[in-house]
Order: sequence, then C-alpha cells, then structure tokens
Amino acid sequence: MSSKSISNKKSIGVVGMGSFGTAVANILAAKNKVIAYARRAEVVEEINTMHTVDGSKIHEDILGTQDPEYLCKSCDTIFFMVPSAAFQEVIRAFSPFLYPYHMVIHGTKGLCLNLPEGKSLEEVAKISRKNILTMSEVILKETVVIRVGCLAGPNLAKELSAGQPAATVVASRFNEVILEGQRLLRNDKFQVYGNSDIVGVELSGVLKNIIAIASGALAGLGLGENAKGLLISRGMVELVYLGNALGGSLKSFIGLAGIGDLVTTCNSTLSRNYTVGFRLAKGEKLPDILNTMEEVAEGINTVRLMKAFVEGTGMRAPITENLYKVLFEDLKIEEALQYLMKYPFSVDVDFI
Ligand SMILES: NC(=O)C1=CN([C@@H]2O[C@H](COP(=O)(O)OP(=O)(O)OC[C@H]3O[C@@H](n4cnc5c(N)ncnc54)[C@H](O)[C@@H]3O)[C@@H](O)[C@H]2O)C=CC1
Ligand SMILES: O=C(CO)COP(=O)(O)O
Repeated sequence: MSSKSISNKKSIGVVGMGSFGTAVANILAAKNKVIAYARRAEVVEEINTMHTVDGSKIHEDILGTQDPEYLCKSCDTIFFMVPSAAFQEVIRAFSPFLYPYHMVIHGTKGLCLNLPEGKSLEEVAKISRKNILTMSEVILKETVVIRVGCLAGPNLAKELSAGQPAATVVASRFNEVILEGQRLLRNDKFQVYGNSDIVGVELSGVLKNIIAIASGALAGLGLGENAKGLLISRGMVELVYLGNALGGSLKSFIGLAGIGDLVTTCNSTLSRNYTVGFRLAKGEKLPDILNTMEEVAEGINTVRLMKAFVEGTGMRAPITENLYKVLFEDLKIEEALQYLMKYPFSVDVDFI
C-alpha cells in the first residue's frame, strides 16, 4: 500500500514498545500509520530518528511519542502491550484521554491483584475471583472505554519479527472489535481468528505460562519428550479447571490461544517462562534469574496469584502448587516431580 493511500486514515496506537509491542506495531504499520508510546525519551528519540528499537529496524511509518493525550487524540484504536505489573499504572495515565468511541485491544498475558487499598497478597494469603482482574477487566474498571478486546495465541515476538507464519485470536464481546482486529492485523503470514469469550482467551494466555515454566524445568533436568507430553496434557487439565473457575469457557482453552500457545511456549527456548524453568533446573536461584532477565516472565506472578486462589477456593492444582514451592520455598524440582508422579490422578480427561 502506498504512503499516499494511507495518509487520510487515522493512525493506530501502540502503547509499550517492548518485544511484543514492537512486533505488533510492525504488523500494524504495513497497513496504517502507527503512533507508538514509549515511556523513555531515548526510546522515542531512537524510533523517530533511527527507525529502530534496541538497534533493530522498525517500520518507517511508526512515530514515537511520550504523550498519552496526543496518542489518544490521534488514534481511535489503541493496542496496549505492557506487562501486567505496569498495566494499571499505564492505563491510569491514559484514562483521562480515553473516550467511549475508542477501541482498546491488549496483548498482556498476566493478571492484576485487586485487593482493598493497602493490603498485600502476603497479608491475605487466600484470594477469590473478585480479587483477580484480567487486563480487560482493568481497562473496564479504570476507563470509560466500552469496546475492549484482547490478542492472544502462539505469538513468540521474535518469530513474528522474523516474518514467520503465525496466527492469533482477537477476542471481544463486540464483533466490531474482532473485525477491526482482523482488518488491521491480518496479512498473508498472520492469520487472525475471532472469539467472543474474552476472559477465556485472556486466561488461556495467562495460565499456559505456568506450564511453560514447568516444561522448561523438565528440559533443564534433561528429561525427554514422554515427560513433556505428560506435563502438557496434565497441564491442560489444570488450565481448564483453573480457567473455568475464573470464568473462561472450555472452547477457548482448547483453541489456538489455549492449547496452541501451550504447545508453543512449552517447546520454545524463545519463551521467557520456559527459560525461567530451564535455568531453575540448572541450579540458578529465582532472584538471580530475575536480575539478569531484561524481559518479563509473567508466569512467576501468575503462580503466586493462582496458589492464593487455589487456597481461597479449596481447589487442587498440583502442578501450580508444586511450582510455587519450587519458585518461592526452595523445593527441589526433582522432589516436586516425585510428588507429581505419586499424585493420585486417576481419570485421564474428565472436563468434557
Ligand atoms: N514477547 C512475546 O513473545 C510475547 C509477549 N506477550 C505479552 O506481552 C506483554 C509484554 O511483553 P513483552 O513486550 O515481551 O515485554 P518486554 O519486557 O519486552 O517489554 C515491556 C515493555 O513495557 C514497557 N513498560 C514497562 N513498564 C512500563 C510503565 N510503567 N510505563 C510504560 N511502559 C512500561 C517497557 O518499557 C517495555 O517497552 C506481556 O504480558 C507478555 O506476556 C504476549 C505474546 C508474546
Ligand atoms: O506468550 C508467548 C508466546 O505466545 C511468549 O511467551 P513468554 O512470555 O514465555 O516469552
């Protein structure tokens, strides 16, 4: 498409130019001008003068800004691509400039804790569904935006940036959000499916990270493909149980954003969650791993939240509970594995 033919259209906004935000901004820029928000002035400067992020070339139709008001005025559709730990803070900075005519689609695979002011997870220990927010719920809570969507699926940013074929799911209660996501993102290397169960699709992307950490740990122990197949299938059962308890539907968990992303992240050294598990199994301590990782591994916080949720509801989630002990209580991975091998699972599939 020529730059002339896109000049009259409104730009598309992208908030957060990390790995995933940059990959998605590049896909969007093939069809539309993009305005990208980055919090650091040097990143904005690099985008606008060099057309690079972290030294990697980006599309020339991406304009950097540090100004939420300018971005919201210039764009009707905005993609929020920041980690869950920063999501609430970032959405609050944009909230004064967001109106009901905006469409907001996020790509964040994490959860927010929703506790009374001043309370921490350590103090409450057990939580229920009302203490957990998916990112679409954060957007609805913090802004007047109505048409909210999410983007989830097997979408390793490095593969997308290399132009490898992939597919994603745009989920929203509003069909127009799904259609807009498809119109903006679809190309001959990127297929876009729709789903109306936004919470189920969000939870798919969130919960598979737990199993990806465990899969990396198995690989780090030098275990083979039989063990991985066992983990992925039992992990799927756990994902379905937790996901159902949090309000998602089975149909989403067995789709591209669920099983599709589970398989991808459980098998890829490009996954940060998988890498955390792998390094743990090689004997590194979690704080050391976190200190040397530049990018976010959402699964660590998700394990903390899900462990507290499981305790609050009386459910059992053996992989998550054992992984919690490995991450935060120094349980040896070999011992966690032994425990799981002795766990009295009896029925193969009991969720259909
Ligand atoms: N990298 C990947 O392959 C994929 C990542 N995701 C999800 O996308 C989300 C973002 O991940 P990545 O881009 O990989 O992370 P990243 O660590 O590469 O980048 C995060 C970006 O958010 C920005 N940010 C952090 N705190 C901020 C704040 N307070 N205000 C403004 N900006 C802030 C950082 O400056 C950075 O640009 C995560 O939830 C992740 O699970 C989803 C699919 C694929
Ligand atoms: O979700 C992802 C790919 O779909 C990325 O996984 P990581 O966050 O583990 O890198």
